[in-house]
Amino acid sequence: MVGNPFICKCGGLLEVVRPWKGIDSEKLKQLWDNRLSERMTVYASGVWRYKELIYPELPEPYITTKYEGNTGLYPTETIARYTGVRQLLLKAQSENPSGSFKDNGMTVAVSHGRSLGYERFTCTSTGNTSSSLAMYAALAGCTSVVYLPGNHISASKVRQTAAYGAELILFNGTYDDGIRFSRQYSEPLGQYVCNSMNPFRIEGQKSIVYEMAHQLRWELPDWIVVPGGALSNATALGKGLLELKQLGFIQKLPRVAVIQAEGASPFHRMVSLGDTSLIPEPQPMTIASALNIGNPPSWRKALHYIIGQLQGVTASVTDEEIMEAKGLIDRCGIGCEPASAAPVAGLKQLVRDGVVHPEETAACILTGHLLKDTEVIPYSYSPSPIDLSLEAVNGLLSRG
Ligand SMILES: Cc1ncc(COP(=O)(O)O)c(C=O)c1O
Ligand SMILES: N[C@@H](CCOP(=O)(O)O)C(=O)O
Repeated sequence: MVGNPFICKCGGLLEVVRPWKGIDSEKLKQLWDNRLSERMTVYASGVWRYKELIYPELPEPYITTKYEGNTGLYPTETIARYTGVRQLLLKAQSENPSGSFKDNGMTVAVSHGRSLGYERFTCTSTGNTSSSLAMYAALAGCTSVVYLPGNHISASKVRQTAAYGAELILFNGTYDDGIRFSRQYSEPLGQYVCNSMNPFRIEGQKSIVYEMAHQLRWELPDWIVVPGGALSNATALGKGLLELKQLGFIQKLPRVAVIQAEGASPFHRMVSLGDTSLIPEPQPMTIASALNIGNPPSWRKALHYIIGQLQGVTASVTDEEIMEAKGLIDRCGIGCEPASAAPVAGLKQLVRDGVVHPEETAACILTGHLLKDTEVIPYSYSPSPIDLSLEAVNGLLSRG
C-alpha cells in the first residue's frame, strides 16, 4: 500500500486543527466588512475574504482565485410554503465560477498544492469536483488528470471538465472505486489529490457558512440543510459553525440536517440505526448523479461534527421527491441541479415528521447549477419544431 499525504496511519482522514490564538471577532468582522469593497485582489474572493479562519499563513502569491463565493442568499416564499417553515433562504453556491460549491474548497486545495510546488493535480469525480479542479488548474497554468465513472454521470459536467483542458480517464465502476485507486496511486504518480479527503478543501468549504453568517449579520437561521454525498460539505459546515461559535462570531448555533438520496444513503442509515460504523452501499443509484456515492470518505468527520458535536439530524428522500423539489426551485427563477434539491425535499419531510417546527426558519444550500445535470429535468417541452404560422402557434398555446 503506497502512502497518501492526507491519510493518517490509522486509515482516517487528516484535518487542519489550529490553536486559534489572538482572534478578535469584532476586529475581524470590521476587516471583512471593509473587504466587501475589494476589487481584483485575493480579498475580493468570498473564500479568501475570510483568510484568517481559512489559511492564515499562506503567502498571497500562491493563491489561485476566481473570486469564488460571493453567492446570493435568496428568501423564497414559494419554497417556504412548500417545505412548511416560516422563512426559507436558498444559498446559491451554484453561482460559483464553475457552477458548484466545490469552488469554495478547490481554490484552497490548488493554492496549497502550488505552495508545495505541485504542477499536476488530480481527483476522482462525478463531474463537479473535476470541473472545478480543471478550471483552477488551468487558471494556475498547471495540468489536471481526472478519473470519472464511465456511467451514470452527467455528460455536461464531463464536457465542462474537458473544456478546461483536463486529461480525462473514464473507468468502469463508481466514484468509490475511483477514490480507492487515487488514495493509493496519486502520490506515486506525482499528482496532488484534490478530492475532499484533502483537508484544505474542507477549510475552504467552511467559507460557505462564514459568508452566509456575514450576509445575515452574524445571526443564522434555526436550521441549515445540506445534501450528503461524500459528506465534505456537511463536515465543513459542522467544523465552520463550531469555529464561528467558539471564536465569538455567532452567539447561537443553528441545527443542522444532512439529506441523502434514498439510493445512496449509507450515512443516514447508520445514524437512524444509532450505529457508529458505516456499512457502504455497494451499488449506489440515484437520479441525482452527484450523490451517487456509496462509501463517503468523510463519514467519520461528519459523524463527529454533525451528530456528535451539533446533535444534527439526517434524512433520505426519493428521486421523485428530489425532482419535485427541483422543479419548484427552478420555477422560482433560482434553479439548481437535482442533488441540490435534496435539502428542500428533506426539509419538507422533517417538518411533516415534526422534527422541524413550522415557526422555525431554515436555509438550504444549493450546491450545483441548473445547467449541470441537464439530462434529467422534471418538466416536458415540445421537442419537435413546427412551421411558424399564427394558427400553428395558437394551436400550441391553446394546449396550455
Ligand atoms: C451538486 C452537488 N451537491 C451535493 C454534493 C454532495 O456533497 P458532499 O459530497 O460534500 O456530501 C455533490 C458532490 O459531492 C455535488 O456535486
Ligand atoms: N459530487 C462530487 C463527488 C464528491 O467528490 P469530493 O471528493 O469532491 O467530495 C463530484 O462532483 O465529484
